[in-house]
Amino acid sequence: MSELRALLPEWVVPVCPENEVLDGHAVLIEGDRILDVIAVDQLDEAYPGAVRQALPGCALIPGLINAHAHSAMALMRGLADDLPLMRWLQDHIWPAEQRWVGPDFVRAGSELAIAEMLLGGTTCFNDNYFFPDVTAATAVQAGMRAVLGLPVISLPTAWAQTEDEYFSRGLEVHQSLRSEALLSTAFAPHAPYTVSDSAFRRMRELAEEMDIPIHLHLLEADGEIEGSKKEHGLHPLDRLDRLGLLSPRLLAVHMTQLTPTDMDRVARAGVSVLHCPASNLKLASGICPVAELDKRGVNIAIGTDGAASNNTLDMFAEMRLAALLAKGASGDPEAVPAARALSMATIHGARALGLDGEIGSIEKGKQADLVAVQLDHLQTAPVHHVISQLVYACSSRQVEQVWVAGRQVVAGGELQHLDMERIARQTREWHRRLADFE
Ligand SMILES: CSC[C@H]1O[C@@H](n2cnc3c(O)ncnc32)[C@H](O)[C@@H]1O
Ligand SMILES: [Zn+2]
Repeated sequence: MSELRALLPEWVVPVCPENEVLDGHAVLIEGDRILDVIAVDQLDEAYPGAVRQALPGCALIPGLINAHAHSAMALMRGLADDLPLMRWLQDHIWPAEQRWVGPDFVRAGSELAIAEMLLGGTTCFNDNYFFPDVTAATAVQAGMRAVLGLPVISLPTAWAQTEDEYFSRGLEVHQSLRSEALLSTAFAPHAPYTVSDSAFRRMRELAEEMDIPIHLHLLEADGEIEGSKKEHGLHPLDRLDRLGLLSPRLLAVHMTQLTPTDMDRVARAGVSVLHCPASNLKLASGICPVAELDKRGVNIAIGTDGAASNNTLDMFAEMRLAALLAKGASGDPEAVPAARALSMATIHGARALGLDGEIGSIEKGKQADLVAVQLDHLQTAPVHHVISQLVYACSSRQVEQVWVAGRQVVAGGELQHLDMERIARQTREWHRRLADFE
């Protein structure tokens, strides 16, 4: 039988309900699940045998969910900055990927990214990159939860040469990961401008059969609509609609080019929007109208995008930016309050991934994906309002302890299952290779 543990933080922030903060409560973990959340004064009577772990000064929050990542691109952090999307991709990123991307690159990049994400309180990421089997193995080693994208793009790469090969390799990865408790898959078509109608049709059918999401860069920057009208005679949303892709299965990343009619349509279709504010600002792609989508009831989750366009994988920074940008863009200081930003980085991410029955909030029966954040810190003092400090003032460096499925993966700010020195060494080696190439 697994040990019963009681975590005793200063505050519990369950996220569901959205604004709740519990003082003097314990979170009980048995095996991989949350057994109970109870007042500390009832602990002795209700669970006399529980092993207690005090977390003084800490807020216990659900693990953060990075809803859009390209983890292996951590090795390309700072490789090509201050460029617009298409020049960034075509003149820098794709040539570097053609030259370097293979299993070794993806292993080293995924290790670096997973280390950064776990240390920053992210317990689950929705990835979108080549060699997802390699990223999956790294996630398993680190004890992290992940949704692995099965990439589809009309470019030959070291992962696959043809559309058929993208599908066959993706299906193999999906099969091979079925027994992994912390992993699942999604189709990851790159973007409407790099995926054919036939590939979209095929993945729609397969995604339904396999019951997995479709994770797509969509309406990221302004050339995309004109390009689609020229090539397909249709706005990208009309094209995707005809192909049967506008549904709750669709996870649309970016969405900076929306009219009010488009927003109504996205809301009606039940599409989730994966908002990446730092990447959108850095590439000057545009701004996702989060406040207006939120009013329409669209499920909005938050992602960092890859470190090549962000340039960090820090979900605390991303939450803060999502809250601030929504206010600046809408002219409404009430848009995306702190608690909403935290929901977007947790339960909304879980909902987008179809995992909201399991993760995204601190509730009885859910997986114990938990983060203890130290708020007794200069940067977050005084704690007038816990959620406000978490979103507007906190840094990822205040993350002290992290559990995924009840297993501690960060303790006292140190990774438990990855060797940071080895990761630093191999990152330096990759830096030398990439620098020579540029
Ligand atoms: C098959 S998906 C991986 C593919 O996507 C590229 N990529 C990374 N970030 C973005 C972005 O924000 N917009 C479009 N494409 C992006 C990455 O370099 C891979 O080639
Ligand atoms: Zn992306």
